[in-house]
Amino acid sequence: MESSVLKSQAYGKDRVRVVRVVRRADGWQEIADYWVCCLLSGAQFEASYTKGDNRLVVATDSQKNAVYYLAKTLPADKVMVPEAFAVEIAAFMVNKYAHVTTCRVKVTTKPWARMQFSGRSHPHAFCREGRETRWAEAVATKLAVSLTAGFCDLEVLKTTNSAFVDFWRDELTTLPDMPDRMLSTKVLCQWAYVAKTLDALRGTDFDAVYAGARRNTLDVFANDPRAWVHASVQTTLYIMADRIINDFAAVDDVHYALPNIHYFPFDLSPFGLKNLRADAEVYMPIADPSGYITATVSRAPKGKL
Ligand SMILES: O=c1[nH]c(=O)c2[nH]c(=O)[nH]c2[nH]1
Repeated sequence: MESSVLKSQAYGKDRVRVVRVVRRADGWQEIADYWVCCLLSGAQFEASYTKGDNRLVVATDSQKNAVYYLAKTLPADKVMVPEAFAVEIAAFMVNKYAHVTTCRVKVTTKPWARMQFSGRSHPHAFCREGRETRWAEAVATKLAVSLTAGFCDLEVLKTTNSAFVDFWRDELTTLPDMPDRMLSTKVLCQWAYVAKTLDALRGTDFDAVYAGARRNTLDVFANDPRAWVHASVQTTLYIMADRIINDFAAVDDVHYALPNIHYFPFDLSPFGLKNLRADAEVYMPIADPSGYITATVSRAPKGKL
């Protein structure tokens, strides 16, 4: 104990499951379904780690209760959007407890899609469509609130219009040029908001940014010719991020992690069948390993454009 120092600390409740329903007078109902992680830190918590002194410890059980309390008492629009709920919980904690200097709140959701029948939306029945996971993470201090949001596990695949050619070649190279290949990835996309105060963040349309980031990701993947004329996953990633930064002034930077999940044409030449290159029809998906392409793209500082 004597030779050690506490370098950092944060404690709280993870995976708080909370569902909030909004019931409109006309029978239309909405649902938000969250996993919340709430973590507190501050210099005055050090004694709880190093001296067994719990006097200032806000029990993780109380933190969990605060999440349910806020889910009930906040206006609906501050609960039904994960970014808004994360920001409100984090700000509430640093305001309520003088000795809490930082509160980090992550709200994760797997959205419920409203059921459709004959083109009409059902007022209160939903279906989990196996879509991507969405999250928002707010970090509040006494002076500022920073916010990042994102989604992961968005699985996409296209059967043509991807290439990877003219790469570095040496004695370790066995991969041939691939002028036309199958491309599949499981997208993780995360963006940081410019605004750093509660009031400025409160004016942001978080759902529009999320929908736009998702739409841009799919559109570039499927349709942007630059993503296959000068292709690589790296190029595709940069174009996706650039589109989000251009479309949304509220966003400061965008991070992507794109595994390149390989689907290789199966060599059927031993059976006298052509199935490689232009003849490829039968593929073997490769579970592991995958490529893994990551980058963070920032808005260029003003004056550098
Ligand atoms: O788009 C790609 N980028 C790479 O860096 C790479 N490396 C590789 O083997 N295949 C690919 N594909």
